[in-house]
Amino acid sequence: MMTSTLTISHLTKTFGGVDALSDVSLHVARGERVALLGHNGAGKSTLMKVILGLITADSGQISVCGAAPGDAGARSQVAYLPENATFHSALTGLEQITYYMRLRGEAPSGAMALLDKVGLAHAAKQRIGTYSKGMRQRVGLAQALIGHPNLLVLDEPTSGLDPVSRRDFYELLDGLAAEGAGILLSSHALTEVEARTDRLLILSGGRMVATGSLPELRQDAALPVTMQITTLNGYAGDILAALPNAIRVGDHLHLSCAQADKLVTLAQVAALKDKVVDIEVMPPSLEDIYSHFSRRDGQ
Ligand SMILES: Nc1ncnc2c1ncn2[C@@H]1O[C@H](COP(=O)(O)OP(=O)(O)OP(=O)(O)O)[C@@H](O)[C@H]1O
Repeated sequence: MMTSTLTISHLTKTFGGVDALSDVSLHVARGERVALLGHNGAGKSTLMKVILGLITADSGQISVCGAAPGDAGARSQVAYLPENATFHSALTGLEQITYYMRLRGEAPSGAMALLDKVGLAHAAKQRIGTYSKGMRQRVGLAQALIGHPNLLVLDEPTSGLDPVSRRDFYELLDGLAAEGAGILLSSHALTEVEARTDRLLILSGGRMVATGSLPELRQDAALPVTMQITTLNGYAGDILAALPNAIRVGDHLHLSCAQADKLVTLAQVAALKDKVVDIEVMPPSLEDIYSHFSRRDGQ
């Protein structure tokens, strides 16, 4: 059975008439990497603040590693990395982590090991002011890892990072998840979270409108499949006549159909094989799926 590091049931939070969170339920299991998606104002930050115990919900239940949010038991097991973590630029990475380990009552001798874990051992004695954005994110992650947290809450951890730094950052997260940490991260980078997390949660207008792996969301959304047909020169007109639902898009023809009709439609195109050079089946993109769910409530 999966052990839950975070369980939220029917959470509601209102700010002066604005429903920031409405009946939100979710869980994050041990070792699970979960992405929280949503437009600006969807409620992601509010949800994170409630998990961290910075604000209290109006109603609903929440268990953070078996404790109430904000309790000493929860605080000792949860780490938070804000979107733009800032540090004193004159401190070295080692001084920064040593200082925070002391504040947490941890032996500061472990600071170098933490910096090594996030790939910063080589720059440990350099001032943070000289670090790149990717290196600063790693300092933030090292700081978040003080005390071996069981749940990591990361607010857009890769925004502003270049593709290589992003990949490296996700590799670090993979290692932490493999050691058993549950990870909840917010992001606007759909392609990236599709590849690097186990499950997606989509918030829209304070409501949880979709949860699941990408294949599950794709199935739930039941969006049409598009076929891109490359025709033999001069035969596009014949094919348009044979397939009345096809449309011209650039040099190709596009034909959309329901998932359930995919094979029948493919057979119709295959029957025109003397006039077709190639056919490519394009499933709905993550952007299509995201838009489908996040606009559901008329947003
Ligand atoms: N302290 C507050 N007082 C009043 N309204 C608030 C407060 N905090 C959040 N809200 C409102 O609650 C809703 C959700 O905001 P929240 O910041 O959680 O969204 P978000 O998904 O984190 O957005 P973003 O991606 O822009 O960070 C918004 O309508 C916001 O205006």
